[in-house]
Amino acid sequence: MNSNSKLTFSNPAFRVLKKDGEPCRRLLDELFLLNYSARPFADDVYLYLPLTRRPNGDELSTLFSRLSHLESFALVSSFSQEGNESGFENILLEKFVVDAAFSAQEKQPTVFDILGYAVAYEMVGDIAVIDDKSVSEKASETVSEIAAAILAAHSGIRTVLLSRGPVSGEFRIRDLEFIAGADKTATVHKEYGCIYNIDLARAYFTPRLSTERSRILSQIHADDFVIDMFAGVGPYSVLIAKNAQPKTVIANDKNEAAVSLLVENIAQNKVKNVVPLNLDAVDLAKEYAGTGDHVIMNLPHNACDFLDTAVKLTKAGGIIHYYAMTSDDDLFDGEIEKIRATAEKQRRSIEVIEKRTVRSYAPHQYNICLDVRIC
Ligand SMILES: C[S@@+](CC[C@H](N)C(=O)[O-])C[C@H]1O[C@@H](n2cnc3c(N)ncnc32)[C@H](O)[C@@H]1O
Repeated sequence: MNSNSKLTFSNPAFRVLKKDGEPCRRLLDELFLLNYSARPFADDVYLYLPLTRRPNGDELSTLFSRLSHLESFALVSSFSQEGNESGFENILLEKFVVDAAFSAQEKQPTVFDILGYAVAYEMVGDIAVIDDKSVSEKASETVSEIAAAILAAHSGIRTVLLSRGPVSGEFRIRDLEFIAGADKTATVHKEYGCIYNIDLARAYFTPRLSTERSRILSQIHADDFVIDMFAGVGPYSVLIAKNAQPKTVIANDKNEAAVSLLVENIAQNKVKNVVPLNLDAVDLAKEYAGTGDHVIMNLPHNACDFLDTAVKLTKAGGIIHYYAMTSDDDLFDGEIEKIRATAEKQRRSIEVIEKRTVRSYAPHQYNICLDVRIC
């Protein structure tokens, strides 16, 4: 590269510490802000993710709220370079100008800024769901004050609900109480370029598994036959069908309401290779035994009850993605033994490909995933 040459980006870039690159990349992708025609680049400390355009107010507030735990991030408005020490042939960097408007004027207060303490809540589409544990710990503040802070901090949120306890029952649904804003439980949620109709009162959904869904997606090859035994409204199935060119995705759930949302989500994401089914998962083996290249078992509290069916569904060399809740005194081994014992009863063997802690669930309790090949 000619060291006198100069390249100026008219669009901004998002700057984060290198170690925080992946969650930022995913969020920018989810907001349709990532510029895939320009290459990300890095210096010794930071990663710079090129954007297609400057984020709007709602997007800025989403970035601030979802990334508030990071040590550092900024919108970089322009850059240039002398020389090519960074190794990016098409990019010349001279200096980085951090957009002051982003960091100073456009920063909306966070819920923490308003209340002075952290509150656990998740955002699904335009609904925020407060975790009731964080409310009981803060007796001095009322739930409606917390809701008002959430509405003030997130201009995209229209409804605040309180979740009374964790998801429960066969269909893993939350007991929800309306707190503020528009009284509704249905919303539209975007994740990795897919759009999902969600009804939190009728079917399970959490955005907290988005990274996990993308990890599974990365393992699916073209023409794979995928069986999503506990598909819910379809966040694994639709994502895979849209991005991996599988032969077929069998998307099954016993909850009729989940399947009717799944059918809507298949249609609105224009995926043609998903077969929605409303069966008890144990019945899947009647038709699909020995077909699965990938069998997804996202029913962490009792996936072990369905292992016999899952092994039957998996073709020789296929992979079961097995989710479970375990404690830190035995994160993986006990569950691996259950899978091994079930496989051996069917004269099959296993090879553990990956052991992974997906997220912390409660003190000393973890949601784990095992990717296990069934030979
Ligand atoms: C933890 S949720 C996961 C849903 C979805 N995979 C997701 O990530 O959003 C588990 C799902 O399994 C469904 N389910 C529970 N028991 C089932 C069974 N016996 N057969 C089929 N689906 C079942 C529930 O209705 C629920 O939607």
